[in-house]
Amino acid sequence: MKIVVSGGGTGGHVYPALALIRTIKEKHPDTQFLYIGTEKGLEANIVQRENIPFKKIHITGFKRSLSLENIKTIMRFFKGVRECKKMLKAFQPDVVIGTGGYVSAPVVYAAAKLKIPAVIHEQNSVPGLTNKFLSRYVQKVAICFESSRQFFPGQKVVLTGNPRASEVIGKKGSGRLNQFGLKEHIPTALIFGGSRGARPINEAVIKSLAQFANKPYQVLYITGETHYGDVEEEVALIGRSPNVAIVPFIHNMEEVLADVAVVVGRAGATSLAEITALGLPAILIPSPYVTNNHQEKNASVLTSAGAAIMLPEKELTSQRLVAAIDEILLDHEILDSMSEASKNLGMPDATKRLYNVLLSVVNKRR
Ligand SMILES: CC(=O)N[C@H]1[C@@H](OP(=O)(O)OP(=O)(O)OC[C@H]2O[C@@H](n3ccc(=O)[nH]c3=O)[C@H](O)[C@@H]2O)O[C@H](CO)[C@@H](O)[C@@H]1O
Repeated sequence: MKIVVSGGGTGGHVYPALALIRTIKEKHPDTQFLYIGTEKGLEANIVQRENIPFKKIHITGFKRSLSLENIKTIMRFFKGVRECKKMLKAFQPDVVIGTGGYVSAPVVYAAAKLKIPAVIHEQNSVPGLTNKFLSRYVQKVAICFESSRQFFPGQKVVLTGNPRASEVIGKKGSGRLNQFGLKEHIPTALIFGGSRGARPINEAVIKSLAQFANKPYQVLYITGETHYGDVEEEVALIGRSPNVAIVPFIHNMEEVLADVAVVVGRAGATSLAEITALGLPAILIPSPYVTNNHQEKNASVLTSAGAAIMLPEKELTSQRLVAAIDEILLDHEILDSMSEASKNLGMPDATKRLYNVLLSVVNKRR
């Protein structure tokens, strides 16, 4: 099979695509892939590290307010469609899959115009603009939350879950905490603000450092690549805690996650798929800056099942943050019940389900 994959901007759209590619490559090594992304999105770095053929297009996203920039965006979209048509004609894929982010729009749209079967994967409980638009043109829409079914043409929707769920399981005890100078046998709280980091979370964590120093747990804190320099400057002034490791980004998250006890972070859908696949309890601080407040809706699926505690950003203080971690890590009953609730939401067979969707649209065409 030849598969074109496109998804980008943030890790939440790139990692599911990558997980799908890695698994298919492992099971069917003769499958050929082409990844289409942008130069500015996280995909350019992440995908090219994996030696997956990568082609760039130049496209920007819509501004939600009235803006002249949107006219340029529409022009770039049609230019992008023309570029994608050329790439697709040259590569001759059997199927195209878009995992969201605006870059996938011209790719999937071009596939539809060339009558190449196409599938989109929606990670969130409420879909973004790109996938809503593309759902008209594709054969199947793969979703991760039942609640997003209502936004798409019913007969096209298949509940698959997120391929990252399949990728993170089975790696327990991989000993990856040593790489950060942390100990393997001490419970670890992993704190991060999504794939790009989040300033309000960073501010609260920096103020919590002294409080963490006396805890019977340790902290692995990811600042986000672009925030790392600022955080390090502040930490240099206030002093470090020996049980807190601070890093800009982690490239082997699928291994690291298996060894942590609780996750604190935003409520990006791909992170939630990983957390629930592993049955981890979580403290979620949904980003209030995303379309339709979709992270809060993602988070509420976990909180209403008893798998997570929600900490709204406007209530976030270092005291609340530390108290929430204490509540989970210092009480075994709470830890166990949240872990079980989390595990019940996990969909570890997601990759298999999504691959079957791809096969079904390819076979239908043949
Ligand atoms: C601001 C924004 O638009 N956020 C969206 C974006 O979030 P974002 O890109 O933050 O996505 P998620 O939190 O869902 O996923 C982050 C991914 O990056 C990985 N990771 C993170 C940090 C790190 O150091 N290393 C690493 O590998 C995580 O393990 C995960 O696989 O996509 C999500 C999925 O569509 C959406 O739900 C979010 O609302």
